[in-house]
Amino acid sequence: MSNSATPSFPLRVALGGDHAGFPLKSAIVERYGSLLTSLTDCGTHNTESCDYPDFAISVSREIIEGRADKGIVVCGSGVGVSVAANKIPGIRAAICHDTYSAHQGVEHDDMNVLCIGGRIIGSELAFEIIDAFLKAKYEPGERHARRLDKVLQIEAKGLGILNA
Ligand SMILES: O=C(CO)[C@H](O)[C@H](O)[C@H](O)COP(=O)(O)O
Repeated sequence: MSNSATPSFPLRVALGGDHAGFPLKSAIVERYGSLLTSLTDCGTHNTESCDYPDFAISVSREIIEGRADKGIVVCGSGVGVSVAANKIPGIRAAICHDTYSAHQGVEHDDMNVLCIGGRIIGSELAFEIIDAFLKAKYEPGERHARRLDKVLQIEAKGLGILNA
């Protein structure tokens, strides 16, 4: 889905979630479809039981392959999709059920995937959190760069980091 008018959030966003996230994901599509440069709905498309890692992968792929700037994934609690997405190199995902974490996670930690529990919060709070996530920009700074570099080293070395 894309928007020909000036978007409120000039971003390409990939969105996905499992059956437990489907109702909230549908509300997100409804609200943000016309507010973004583009919104790619990676599924699922109904409430039939399915597996959250599949959607963590689809959304992450959009970011890693350069088709999306940020991602949003929704499952029951947000835990499953955040665990799965964080296994993918280049993805920095976190569950945010408050607006402070949603913007600070981007500003300090360069979070690129927002995870939400569709069984935990309602759509109005989710929209405020998503707005905060979409508006936020990484704030380059020595301390953030130093910490992010350490995160990248964990990613690069895997278990080898324990012997570093
Ligand atoms: O919420 C989750 C746990 O963090 C999962 O991602 C799934 O959404 C949840 O486990 C689905 O539960 P169900 O009983 O299979 O509907």
